Amino acid sequence: MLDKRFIRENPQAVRDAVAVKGIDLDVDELLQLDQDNRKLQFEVDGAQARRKSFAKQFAKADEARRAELRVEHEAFDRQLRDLREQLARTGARLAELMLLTPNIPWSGAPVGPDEAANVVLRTVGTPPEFDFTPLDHTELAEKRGWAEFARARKVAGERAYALVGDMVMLERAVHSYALDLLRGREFTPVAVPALVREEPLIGTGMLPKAREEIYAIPEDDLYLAGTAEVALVGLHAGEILDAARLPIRYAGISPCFRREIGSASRDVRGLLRVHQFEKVEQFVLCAADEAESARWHAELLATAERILSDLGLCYEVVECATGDMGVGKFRMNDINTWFPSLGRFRETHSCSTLHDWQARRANLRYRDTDGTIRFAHTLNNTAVATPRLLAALLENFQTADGAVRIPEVLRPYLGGRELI
Ligand SMILES: Nc1ncnc2c1ncn2[C@@H]1O[C@H](COS(=O)(=O)NC(=O)[C@@H](N)CO)[C@@H](O)[C@H]1O
Repeated sequence: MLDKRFIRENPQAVRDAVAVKGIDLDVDELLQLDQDNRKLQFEVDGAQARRKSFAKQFAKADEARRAELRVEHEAFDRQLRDLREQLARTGARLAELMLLTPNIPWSGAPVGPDEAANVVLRTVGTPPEFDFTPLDHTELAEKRGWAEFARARKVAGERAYALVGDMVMLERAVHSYALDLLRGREFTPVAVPALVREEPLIGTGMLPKAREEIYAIPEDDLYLAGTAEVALVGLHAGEILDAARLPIRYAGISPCFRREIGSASRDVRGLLRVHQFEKVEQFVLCAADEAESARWHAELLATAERILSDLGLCYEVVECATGDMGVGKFRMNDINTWFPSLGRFRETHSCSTLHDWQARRANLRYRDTDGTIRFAHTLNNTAVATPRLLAALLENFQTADGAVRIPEVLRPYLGGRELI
């Protein structure tokens, strides 16, 4: 969410962001509502002040005058009640539109309606060559008994899967390796709730925009979060942190749940796009300073690249376009990993800078060293998300007889085994 004063002083910048991000928001309606709201607030305040003076007049008046004052008072009260009802309606509509205001994208973001306009910044590593016909991860997993698909669908419907045997151990190894790497970078592991209330979903911007993507449990007023990012922002919502605590760095772990309504027909087989998956999330909460955010963006991106390089996977880093980055982002870089079965790169990581857009929604502030209270900046990036990353490991490191070579960095987590 943007600052009202910023919108008043930079209406064209907000109109431009709405346009390049493809947001359905009428900035002029918002500005008009803001003006009406301020005028109504002024009138209510004035009326309340006059109402107070009534009591003094009434005390001094004789009986005849008091009768007149009572009549005036009732008419006046009705008018004040109407004003307050108008103010409540205008305020509610204004708050609704404020939640739709987009962060202003950074000047280096390619302008375009969706990921087709994304620009590849660099490619690292080379796709593996096979002297046999490689299997896709689904075939390999089924051949080795590493996953149940049909049986899992009996249990949980489409896109369901169960990991079996060594695939479970490989998933744990990938997560433990990522957590150890992040702990080495002073990120605190936090196992967060995936069952969340509506507030943190609004605070992170997941609501109101994409309600249809989120599993809801209405009888408990709870939702299943699609990423640990939701709870990590939610943990500090409403707080005023001390500047000395910043930057807060979390390695958030949680199951992630997504209805994938928007991608109903895509990746319906295998492990690439499922309703429930596991993720280790890099999260930073830092001072409201562009250079500080830029520094953390670079570090979160570098850590994800370090993980992929350590795993020996070939990947590309992408600058996301204005129409792909989403309403709350200032900047977003995706990292796409090579999938031999697809013969192309698929997203495995997404690194975002949001400045104070989330903190303003979550009312997450800090007391600066000069005593000023400011909204913090938040950033997030994937460290590892499985089973999509497992699929990449299976496909890229498979051998002719259907074994999989274990990247060196994972061997300590798998009893030293080099092959499964
Ligand atoms: N439906 C899904 N099934 C499997 N993996 C998924 C699914 N949705 C997302 N992921 C994985 O999770 C990663 C992060 O998802 S994201 O929506 O792009 N970004 C976030 O959630 C941010 N909080 C950064 O992690 C993706 O890059 C992808 O690797």
